[in-house]
Amino acid sequence: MDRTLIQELLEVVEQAAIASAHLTGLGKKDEADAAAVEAMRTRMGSIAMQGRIVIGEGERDEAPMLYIGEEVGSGTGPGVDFAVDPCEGTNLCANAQDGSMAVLAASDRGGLFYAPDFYMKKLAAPPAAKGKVDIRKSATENIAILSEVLGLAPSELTIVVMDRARHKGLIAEIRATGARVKPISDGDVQAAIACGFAGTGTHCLMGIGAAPEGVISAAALRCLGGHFQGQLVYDPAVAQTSEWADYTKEGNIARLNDMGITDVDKVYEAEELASGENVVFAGSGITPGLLFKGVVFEADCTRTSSLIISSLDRSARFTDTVHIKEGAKSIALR
Ligand SMILES: O=C(COP(=O)(O)O)[C@@H](O)[C@H](O)[C@H](O)[C@H](O)COP(=O)(O)O
Ligand SMILES: [Mn+2]
Ligand SMILES: [Mn+2]
Repeated sequence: MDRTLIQELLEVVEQAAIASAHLTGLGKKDEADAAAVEAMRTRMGSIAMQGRIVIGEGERDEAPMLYIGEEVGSGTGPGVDFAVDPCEGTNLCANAQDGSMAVLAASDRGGLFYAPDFYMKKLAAPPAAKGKVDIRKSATENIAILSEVLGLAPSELTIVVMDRARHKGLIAEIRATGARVKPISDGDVQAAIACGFAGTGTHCLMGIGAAPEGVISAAALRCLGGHFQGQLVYDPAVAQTSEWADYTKEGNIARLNDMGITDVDKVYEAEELASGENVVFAGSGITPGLLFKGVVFEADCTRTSSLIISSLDRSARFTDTVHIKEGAKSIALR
């Protein structure tokens, strides 16, 4: 992977965001997702690379495109592994709520953890807290550490937690410390990455989300020097999701073992979830969010707002692009 890929990946997420944005607020989450998937795959197809999807829209028999193992790109050039979420926050897009975005992480071959379609307990925090907070500690302990390293009273901290039944106890514990809780319905990738930047009003992500999204978050935070740890969740009693109504803890452990994951309680550091020498995160806003604006359609152009975080040159690039339409007569400066 080299830096020429950065521009290509920017265009990949821009195109996916535009495609999904056309379906914002229509209440059609699957169609919004499918539009982003197709646009992402099409743009990836014209990149000179031997791309491979390691985290995608599902297994080959479930997903028509961007399935796990699918080869993307021209077939010649550098080997690149991808974790993609063409429409992260499908509900948010369908309901025209803030925070949906087209995202991907890219790394050299073998550079991304092949996260199974499981849940993951996550802890994301700013660079100042890296290695000081720990997913093995309690929320109370981690909030005390955050308060210390950030120089903020607990009541000045905002902890993002997904608004799920499984987090009832966690939310109560956080509140008992005096820290503020920001429950979110969807979109823990945005919340995790927001911890990597000061001024976003987000100081920590705690709780359980999807493991594939955890790898994408880890890639971004690794490049930013932020803190990210993940630990797979396999007990239906912990995940408390209807999707696992017929699953058992023992059955899930066996599934993980079949995937070659024997230490099912392992705590993964960001550098293990995104271990490649070169790692890139790319995201483009579908609806407005903490990291960037959403897609804006104008008569003579379409505007996208994106972020590329790269270990290649240790940079975070915020890019607003004006996609000029044929015969444009009037384009506002911004
Ligand atoms: O909120 C999310 C939705 O992702 P997507 O399906 O691509 O729109 C993700 O950011 C979350 O990480 C994850 O999907 C969610 O935490 C899963 O939890 P649940 O909804 O309880 O199954
Ligand atoms: Mn997602
Ligand atoms: Mn998605």
